[in-house]
Amino acid sequence: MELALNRISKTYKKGSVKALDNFSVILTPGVYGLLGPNGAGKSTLMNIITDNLNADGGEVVYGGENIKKLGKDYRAVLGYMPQQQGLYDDFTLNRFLWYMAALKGLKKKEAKEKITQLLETVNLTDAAHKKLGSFSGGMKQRALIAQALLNNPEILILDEPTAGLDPKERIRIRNFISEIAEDKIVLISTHVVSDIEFIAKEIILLKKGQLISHDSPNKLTKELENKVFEVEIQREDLKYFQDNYRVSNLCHNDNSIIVRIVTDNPPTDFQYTTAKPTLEDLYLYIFEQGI
Ligand SMILES: Nc1ncnc2c1ncn2[C@@H]1O[C@H](COP(=O)(O)OP(=O)(O)OP(=O)(O)O)[C@@H](O)[C@H]1O
Repeated sequence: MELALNRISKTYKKGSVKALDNFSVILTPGVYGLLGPNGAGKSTLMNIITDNLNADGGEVVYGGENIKKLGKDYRAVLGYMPQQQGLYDDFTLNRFLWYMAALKGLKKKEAKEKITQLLETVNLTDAAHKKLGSFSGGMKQRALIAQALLNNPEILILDEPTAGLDPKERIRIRNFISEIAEDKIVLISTHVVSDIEFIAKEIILLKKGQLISHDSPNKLTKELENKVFEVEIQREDLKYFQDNYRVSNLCHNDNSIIVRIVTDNPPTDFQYTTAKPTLEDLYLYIFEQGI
C-alpha cells in the first residue's frame, strides 16, 4: 500500500507565507519521522493527510485513488492522534474509548474486543475506570494512541506523540510505537530528534513548508561526514565559537572546553578532530539560521 502526497501546497491567508510549498513524498508501510522546527508545516501536512484541512494545490492519493474520492473508505483505514489534550477530561478512559469506537462505527462486539485488547496493549487496563483528567501526560498520550488504533488502521498519523513527556515516558511511547508499527504506514511529527532516530525507516525534513530531504537516518547523517568537529578551547574563546559556528554540544573540563561544531569550514586557528555525525548535528546544520 502506498500513500502519495503529490505537490501539496497550502497558504492560510492570501499573501501570507506558504505553510506548505509543493510538498511531495511517497509513504509505504513503516515508521516515518516528520522533523522540523515550530511553524515548519508539520501540523498542516498532517491535517491535510487526515482530510481535516483542504490543500490549495496538489493531491493525497492512497492505493492509487484520490482520498477525496475514497471519502469514508479512506477514513476507515486512518488512525489519527491529534496534538491537543484535555477535551474529554470528565470521561473515564473506558467511556472515552467506547465513545470513539461509536464515532468510528465499530459494532458493539467488535468494540468490546478491541477496547479490551488495546487497554492491554497500551498498559492501561487498571486505569480504564479512571477519569482522563486524572491521568499523567504519558497516560493521556497512550489513551490517545489507543483511540487512534480502534479501527486497526493501515495509516497511523501521530502529531507529536511525546510532547510534554519525561524521558522515561518518551522511551516507553517510542518503543510502543515501534511495536505497533508493523504493516502500517506510521507518520510521526516531532521536533525532538531522539523520538524517531532509532525507530524511523525514513526521516522527512521539513523547513518553511518545503521538503529539504528524506532518507534513512544513516544516509542522512552520512551527508554530514567531514562537517562535524570537536575543538578543545579555552573559556575565553567560547563566545567566538558561539557567535560563528553551530555549536551542537559543549563539554566543560577542568581547564578547557570541548566544543562540538557543525560547519562546512572548520576553524583555521584551532586544532580540531573530526567527529561522527549524528541526526542532532544534522538538525542543527539544516535548521540553525544565520551561521
Ligand atoms: N489556522 C492558521 N491560520 C493562519 N496561519 C496558520 C494557521 N495554522 C498554521 N499557520 C501557519 O502556517 C505555518 C505552518 O504551521 P504549522 O502549525 O503547520 O507548523 P508546525 O510545524 O506544525 O509547527 P508546531 O511544531 O509549532 O506545531 C506557520 O507559519 C503558521 O503560523
